[in-house]
Amino acid sequence: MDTSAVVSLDRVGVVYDNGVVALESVSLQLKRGEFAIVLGSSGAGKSTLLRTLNHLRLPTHGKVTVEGVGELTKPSALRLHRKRTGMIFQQHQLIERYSALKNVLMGRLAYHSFWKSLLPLPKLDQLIALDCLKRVGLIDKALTPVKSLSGGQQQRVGIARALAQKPRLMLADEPIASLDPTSAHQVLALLRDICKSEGIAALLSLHQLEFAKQYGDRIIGLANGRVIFDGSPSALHHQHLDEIYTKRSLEPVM
Ligand SMILES: Nc1ncnc2c1ncn2[C@@H]1O[C@H](COP(=O)(O)OP(=O)(O)OP(=O)(O)O)[C@@H](O)[C@H]1O
Repeated sequence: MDTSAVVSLDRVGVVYDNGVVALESVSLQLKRGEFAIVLGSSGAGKSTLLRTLNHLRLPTHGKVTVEGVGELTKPSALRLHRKRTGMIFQQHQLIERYSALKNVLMGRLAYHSFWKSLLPLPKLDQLIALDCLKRVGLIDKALTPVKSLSGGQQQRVGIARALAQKPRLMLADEPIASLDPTSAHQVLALLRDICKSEGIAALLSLHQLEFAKQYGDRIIGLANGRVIFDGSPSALHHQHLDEIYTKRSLEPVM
């Protein structure tokens, strides 16, 4: 494993119970401070790839190895890796009736035992959460219920929550899918700045090619569960895009 790699996939394959081959022999490493974007048509395997990186989906073949943790075989290794992995979702998955601050504090729960997490979290966690809200420009909304925030603000709370985990790896599955173009730019720019300044390795899935080229340091093109392009945005040409977006699904035809 490369010394700057945060996580490494070695010939990882995922076959779902229904026989669908979602990933086939994927090998790649994500490095500190790298902002990588995975592109692919619907069903190409983007979400499966993201979920395999923290074993929300177990690989059928191959292995996932994490810096300072090793191979994700033991439950203790997986717990540590998940604690250090921030996740951002398309629908942000916040608790809407809770304040922004309370949602961000959820990012600190993995640092406490189950029993301790039932009590108000220590002052240090509250300060970390407030600092994360400040980083995403929402300190003045700390006590506002999330349901009263705009879509872009809600996604920024989701970023603050992930950041509160003090992650080494950030995974974002279509984080701008439900945002207007202005909010989408703000969210991607913010996420990129934070990951770069903290040295966090990031992998995002996007459907918007232009955003991927503008913000990504690296593009990973998936088609039918295989990596068919892995390089800088400037090296991504029409023939790669044709291959990424025109490959047929491997799903069995009934
Ligand atoms: N839980 C599941 N059980 C069975 N098959 C699944 C499951 N989840 C995904 N698949 C299949 O695996 C393949 C890859 O799906 P995945 O969700 O990873 O693709 P994707 O690139 O993220 O698609 P989209 O852009 O539409 O979200 C698809 O053929 C999908 O139908």
